[in-house]
Amino acid sequence: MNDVELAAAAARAAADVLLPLRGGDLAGGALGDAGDAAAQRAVAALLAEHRPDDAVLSEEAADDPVRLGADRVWIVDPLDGTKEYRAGDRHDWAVHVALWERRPGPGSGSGAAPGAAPGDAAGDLTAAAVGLPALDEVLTTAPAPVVPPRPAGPLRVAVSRSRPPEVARAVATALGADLVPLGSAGYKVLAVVRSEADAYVHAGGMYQWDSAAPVAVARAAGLWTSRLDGSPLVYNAPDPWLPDLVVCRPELADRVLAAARREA
Ligand SMILES: Nc1ncnc2c1ncn2[C@@H]1O[C@H](COP(=O)(O)O)[C@@H](OP(=O)(O)O)[C@H]1O
Ligand SMILES: [Mg+2]
Repeated sequence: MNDVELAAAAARAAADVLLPLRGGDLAGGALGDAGDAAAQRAVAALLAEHRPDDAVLSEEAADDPVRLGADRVWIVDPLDGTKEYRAGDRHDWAVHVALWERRPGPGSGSGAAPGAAPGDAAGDLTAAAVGLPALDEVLTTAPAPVVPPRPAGPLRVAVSRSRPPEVARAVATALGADLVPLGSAGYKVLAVVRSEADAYVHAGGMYQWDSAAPVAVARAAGLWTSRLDGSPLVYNAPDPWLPDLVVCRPELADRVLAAARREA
């Protein structure tokens, strides 16, 4: 099994525990907690079995600083959109499994490039899968999804349904776009990949695991991905906090970033 196949297998293993749990007796917070824990166990077990030497950064596990010196780090959100998962009848929740790999530095077999701080763009995402269990789909970096053409009508900006940031409204206004409120960062990124939205704009808070796998899939599909100020998204940085994000059709990037800059 190569790395992308393993990521996809882990996303499917999480779906296999999350779907029956959701059809069972638990509800509300207890269902969310049980889903987070069961999906974490499913993903962690496959990674430990097939890649025992790799480091892992997961929303549902303690952050082990060993990852900062590791060459290969899996960045995992076993259940993104826990609120929507708990709701029982929504499909906007996801399983994120991404691999970050250190770039080989000149003259060293495995270390960071000279002068590069750990996590300082010393590597990048190289393989990923995002599962959408409620839709029975797993999207990966290889084969990469093909973004369908945009439907006729106004542009659509995906935004957090529970914490819509002001900047997303400003971008939508500047583009004459409709806002599409959805749960789960992964689902919203894939909404752009699947052409249910043309852009996703987030600010105000998020962690590396909320965006890593979906961003890798979006990049593989040819979409624009960056911070809100246009700078690159850096993964396996020491601080897991990575609070803002833009994913959009590449032809919209200049307009989205200009509108975001005016709002900043
Ligand atoms: N302001 C914020 N601070 C911290 N995390 C945030 C956040 N806004 C969104 N997130 C996280 O990003 C994911 C998507 O959020 P949203 O559905 O609002 O777009 C959720 O992940 P989890 O469901 O894995 O906790 C949520 O916790
Ligand atoms: Mg999340």
